[in-house]
Amino acid sequence: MYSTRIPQLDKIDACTTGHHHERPKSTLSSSPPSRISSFHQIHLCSFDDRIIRACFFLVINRSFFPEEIEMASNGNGNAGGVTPGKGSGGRNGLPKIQTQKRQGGSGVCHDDSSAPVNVQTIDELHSLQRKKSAPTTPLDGVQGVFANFTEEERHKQQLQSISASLASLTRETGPKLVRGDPARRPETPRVVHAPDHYFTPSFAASDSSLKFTHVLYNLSPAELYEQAIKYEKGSFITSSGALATLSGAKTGRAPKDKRVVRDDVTEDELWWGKGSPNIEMDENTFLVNRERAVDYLNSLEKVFVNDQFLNWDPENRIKVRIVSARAYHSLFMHNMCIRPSAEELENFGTPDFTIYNAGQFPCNRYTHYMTSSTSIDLNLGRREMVILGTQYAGEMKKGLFGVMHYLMPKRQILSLHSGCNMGKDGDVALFFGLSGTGKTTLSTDHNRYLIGDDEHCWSDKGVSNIEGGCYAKCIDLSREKEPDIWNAIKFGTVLENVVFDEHTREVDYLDKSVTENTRAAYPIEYIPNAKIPCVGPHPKNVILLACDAFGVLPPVSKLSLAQTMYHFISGYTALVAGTEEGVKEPRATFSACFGAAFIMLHPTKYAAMLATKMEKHGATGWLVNTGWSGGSYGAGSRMKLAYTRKIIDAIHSGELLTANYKKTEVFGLEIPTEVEGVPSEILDPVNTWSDKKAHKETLLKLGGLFKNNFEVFVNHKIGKDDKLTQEILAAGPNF
Ligand SMILES: Nc1ncnc2c1ncn2[C@@H]1O[C@H](COP(=O)(O)OP(=O)(O)OP(=O)(O)O)[C@@H](O)[C@H]1O
Ligand SMILES: O=C([O-])CC(=O)C(=O)O
Ligand SMILES: [Ca+2]
Ligand SMILES: [Mn+2]
Repeated sequence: MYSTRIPQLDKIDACTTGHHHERPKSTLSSSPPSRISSFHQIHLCSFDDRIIRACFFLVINRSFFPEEIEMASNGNGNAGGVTPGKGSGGRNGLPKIQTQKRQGGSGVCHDDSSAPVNVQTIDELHSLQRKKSAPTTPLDGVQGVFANFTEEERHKQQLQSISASLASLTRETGPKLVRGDPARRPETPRVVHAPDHYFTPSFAASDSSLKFTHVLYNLSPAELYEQAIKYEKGSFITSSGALATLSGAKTGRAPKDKRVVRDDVTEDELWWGKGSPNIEMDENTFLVNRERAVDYLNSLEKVFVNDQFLNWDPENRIKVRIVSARAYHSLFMHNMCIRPSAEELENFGTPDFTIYNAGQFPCNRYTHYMTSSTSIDLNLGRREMVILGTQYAGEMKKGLFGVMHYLMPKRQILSLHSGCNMGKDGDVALFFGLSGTGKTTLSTDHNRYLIGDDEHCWSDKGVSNIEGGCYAKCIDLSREKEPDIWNAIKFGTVLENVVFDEHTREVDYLDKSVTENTRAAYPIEYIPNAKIPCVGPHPKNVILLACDAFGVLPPVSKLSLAQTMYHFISGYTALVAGTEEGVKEPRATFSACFGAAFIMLHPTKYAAMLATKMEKHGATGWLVNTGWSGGSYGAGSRMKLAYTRKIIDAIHSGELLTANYKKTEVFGLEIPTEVEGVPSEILDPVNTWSDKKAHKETLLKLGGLFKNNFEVFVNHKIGKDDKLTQEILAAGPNF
């Protein structure tokens, strides 16, 4: 392969010697030629245009690929007149390469090996470089609403739809939109108005109606990279090809700033009050914030629009539109939502749900209900979400998850904050757990098909991923422990808030200078064994993950259905706020359904659905502690990922179903006495604590926290079955 360059080298020297260069005859100098010296050679070579081009190409080849020259010489011995010199290997010690002088040279640099480019101008040359891409080209025989439209009509339809999305509710007409990057279109664009029912023929009522907003519609990752790097500070390409970005002042979600419109319908349907994530706002306040976001977006020269899907179950697919101001946001959603094919995009029509992300712009703190400059507002009636005052991209992803937690249960489909994978025999496992407990890490398993890492639906047909991508934590990421995630961090992947070497662009995954919540968002097909389409049969195992920093929950326990429900409703984890000064104690977090921040209905509604489905399909529940062993945080240490993987393997294989079990005190958990590949003494936490008294105290303390937390649920019936409710209440810690 490399040897094909050798004849070119030959010609370079023929060329240079033909022009009587002051270069050692038939040798490459020991250091690679600099760009400047290469340029020199072009000038000396310039007899006519074609020769310039030919020589330019060749000289570039030589000056830009010194390594390949070296490899050619190493691999090919003397062939082509190339001999390896001594000291090959280092930059200063490039091998000396012998080339033969061309016989019968006329003193003119000829290159007959490739035909000249058939253009007259540089602009023409550049126009050859880009060919029209599929999404904007009409497809033959396309069925659907837009099938008979010309490309121009279709673009107009799209712009009108987006103009309607971006319409101010008070000015009624949508903004004037034009497709494409403003930097590429200096000429005055043609006006596209909002659809007729929005358009009131009028004079220009304000300056804003005189300006154009450019729409960058479903750009590709490459185009978004260019936009980000050109216009967004803090955007860089890392050594593996990922796009490093900064999410600004907010590096995590802001649950206290999440607002949901409380109207006649949601009043009765949603979960409100103590423990609920749904902080109310009224319709009018929503419209004030919506107007603020829309005005902000329309004031920009350009906005990004993504039209994409949620849910791989084709019958329950939701069309979403995301309007945003940053290429970072557009690429993030490109990766995280399901990417439509060219044909699906043509027939996209009106979205079912729209996000207005004006995250760079704050909300107005004089606005009713606002308690900070950040507001993430959900209006289920209007099917819209507005983001002000936070650029953290996870708000969009999790905002849409909230919408699914509302829409899907209405269709008897259970929405789940879980990872999901499938074995070679079609056995599906769900991984529940709060942030940082291991959903992404453990569902990404080299021996199994990945269905998804974070958001799923369980319908009568089986499971389906809601998303088209994964969002992995990157802190302390290593190639050895998590090779699939490591390898997914390549071109197209968004890397949030990581620290990298200025020059080499190598990312230091240990560095928490920006935040501990560093993240990578990549399309699911970047994981080699992703299952596309991301759907699977009914789950066989339901694995509840808890990162117990108290170090008292066993590494694995087999749960009864009632225990599964008890722990699902509790939604326990105890992470340690490692970056907060002075915080040494683990803090217990209880988040119903392992995702209280995202659910919209009362937790018992989801729990009842889960119980019914698990019972119907014979799924087994498991509790896996991915947190501390050998003592609490400070004394013990985090469970080795390798052990957790062995435990998960034993669950998948069925080995643990037939193991010997014993019961723990307080929590009454069934724990296996042996798991292949895991030291038996760690299976019962008490064995790993040197201070047995401290162990007992900590165990009781955690039991008390569970009891306290569950108090709000004791008066709720789970499903129609009183018996199950009683069983669940009895399935908690007992002491
Ligand atoms: N024994 C273990 N099991 C699982 N993860 C572990 C273990 N030890 C350390 N870790 C680390 O804990 C983190 C788990 O994060 P992960 O991204 O899987 O969380 P998640 O549950 O997907 O959270 P989120 O919902 O926020 O995406 C990873 O950084 C992983 O390397
Ligand atoms: O949404 C986020 O920012 C991260 C996440 O997955 C979670 O918190 O569950
Ligand atoms: Ca995750
Ligand atoms: Mn999550």
